[in-house]
Amino acid sequence: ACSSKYVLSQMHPMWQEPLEVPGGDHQSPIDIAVKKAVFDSDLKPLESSYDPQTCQQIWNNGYSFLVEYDDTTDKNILKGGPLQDKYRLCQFHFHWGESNDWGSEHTVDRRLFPAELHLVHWNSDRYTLFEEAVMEENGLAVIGIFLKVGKRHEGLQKLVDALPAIRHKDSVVEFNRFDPASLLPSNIDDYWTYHGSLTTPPLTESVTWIVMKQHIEVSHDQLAVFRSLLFTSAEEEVQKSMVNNFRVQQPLRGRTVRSSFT
Ligand SMILES: COc1cccc(CN2CCc3cc(OS(N)(=O)=O)c(OC)cc3C2)c1
Ligand SMILES: [Zn+2]
Repeated sequence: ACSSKYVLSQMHPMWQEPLEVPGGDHQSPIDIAVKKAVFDSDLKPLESSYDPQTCQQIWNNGYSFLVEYDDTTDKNILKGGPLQDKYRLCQFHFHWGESNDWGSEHTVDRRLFPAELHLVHWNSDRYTLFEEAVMEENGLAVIGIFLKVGKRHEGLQKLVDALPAIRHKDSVVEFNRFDPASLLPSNIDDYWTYHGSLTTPPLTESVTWIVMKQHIEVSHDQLAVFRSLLFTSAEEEVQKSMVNNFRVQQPLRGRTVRSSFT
């Protein structure tokens, strides 16, 4: 479901950041300047409905770890908010730092968070495959949720316990019955939204970003297990810790960030 070896060949921890993606003026991530965000009363509440039974595997793709869902039916749907169509969840993953001082891709008034969760969805009203949607302007919708270090996140622990089994790049383990809704903050009505791109290859400008205002809390120890993952495969002599797997921030290029709240 929405995974492709193609991307693996493109990516290793320090994949060469193209200086400019050709015609790339809608790149991500960005800083969200709260005062410059424009309240849009037409933005509806987000509606999500996920089926934990459709969780398939968790794997280390050499840049993050991905929890993948069966996206061959409309069982995991996101709609409403800024979206005109319905979007299917195909995977979620995280970005994090080597310390708790940084790690998120987006920032809020330049404030960095220790990690950021991305739930990647594609437009199943207009396209039949992720691979198609990934090339289209209205193809993808990614929910971004900031993580802060604090109390232990009970929902996350099942995922944390699976990580030692996928320490190396390309390792995959079966993973079922994981409810992505358990990772959502209690308030999903307050968010910022803007048009941007994937932050990993193919970097296509096909993403309606929906960045939640409310963060979730995970414990220091849970985040430490993320950092025990490796960028490198078992065969490589030098093992590299999977940390700082976030992209550098990109110019806004005149885009407006809208907010669903005042
Ligand atoms: C044509 O490129 C692809 C086609 C099918 C599947 C893929 C795999 N790819 C999709 C998008 C994506 C996006 C990712 O991050 S992000 N921040 O959402 O851009 C990501 O982070 C680890 C991994 C992947 C995996 C790429
Ligand atoms: Zn991401």
